[in-house]
Amino acid sequence: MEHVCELTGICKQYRSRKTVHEVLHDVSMTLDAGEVFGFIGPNGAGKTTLLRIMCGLAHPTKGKVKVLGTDLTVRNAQLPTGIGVLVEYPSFIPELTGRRNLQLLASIRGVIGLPEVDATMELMGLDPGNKTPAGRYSLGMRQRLGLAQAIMEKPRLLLLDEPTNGLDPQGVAELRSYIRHLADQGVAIFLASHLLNEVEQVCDRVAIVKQGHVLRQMSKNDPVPYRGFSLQVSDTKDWSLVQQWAAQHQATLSQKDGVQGGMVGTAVPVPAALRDLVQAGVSIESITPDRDTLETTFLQAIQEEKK
Ligand SMILES: Nc1ncnc2c1ncn2[C@@H]1O[C@H](COP(=O)(O)OP(=O)(O)OP(=O)(O)O)[C@@H](O)[C@H]1O
Repeated sequence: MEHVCELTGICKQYRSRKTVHEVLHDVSMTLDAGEVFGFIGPNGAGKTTLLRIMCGLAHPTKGKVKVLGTDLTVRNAQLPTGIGVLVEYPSFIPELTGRRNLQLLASIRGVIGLPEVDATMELMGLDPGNKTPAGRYSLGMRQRLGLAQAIMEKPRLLLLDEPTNGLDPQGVAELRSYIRHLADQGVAIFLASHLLNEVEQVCDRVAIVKQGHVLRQMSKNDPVPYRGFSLQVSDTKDWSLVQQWAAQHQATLSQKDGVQGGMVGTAVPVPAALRDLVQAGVSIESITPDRDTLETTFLQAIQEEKK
């Protein structure tokens, strides 16, 4: 099956008279229908630049960009239809209402009319009857309008740059579930963000990027290494029972200051350890498997890069 998007060996340089600034270095990735791909990295990592390349707003210095069957790097390539884009700070004609702005944009391609515009605005939590000019919208409302613009023509490929910018917690949660809903309907979604939490919760695959280099690519289906668990017990008597268990199972303990608990380094899975400890009479307050989160992997990748 053909990928919705395929990037091969993308390099992007900006040249001034004296210097060459390499913003993206040898970036390769694929994106399939129904997949949410997170491109995550600190400020200035090159996320927006890659997103702009994927929708033909910028051209790579080297490499190949194939989007919805079209090679955007060949001369005079026509951008295929079916791409929705939310840029980082969407701007609109300030004197016109949100609805009128969307209506004008929709008239460019003519594939949808006012009913679809209104329905998309409502979906994004905006009132199509609101007469406020877009220039007076709050940051969050402008972001919702930007999202409505990106999805109103039902794209097959959706490119989102920092989509939760300015959204309140409810808006963030709604957007997250809407992104998953679109992916379930077969839309391929590229999400550029510096918010680890946002990416971790919604993405199927993630690339960590720093200064234009992809440091690591991960999938949520990758096996997660197990190192043990963090444990909190009720009192010192319980903790000495845990120490006995640890000695019998070659487990390592690192106790947290001021708490009856800490990290238990062991290969014994949580259910088996829990059974043993309860049988030994340990009163357990909480037990949590110690697994890598996107945050720990991200920080690790950035640290390794520094060495
Ligand atoms: N038109 C341009 N000319 C010169 N340099 C540019 C241009 N556009 C971007 N850059 C540089 O490319 C680098 C990457 O920028 P980019 O906006 O892609 O990063 P980003 O990861 O999206 O950052 P942020 O999270 O802050 O939005 C930055 O150092 C930026 O200054």
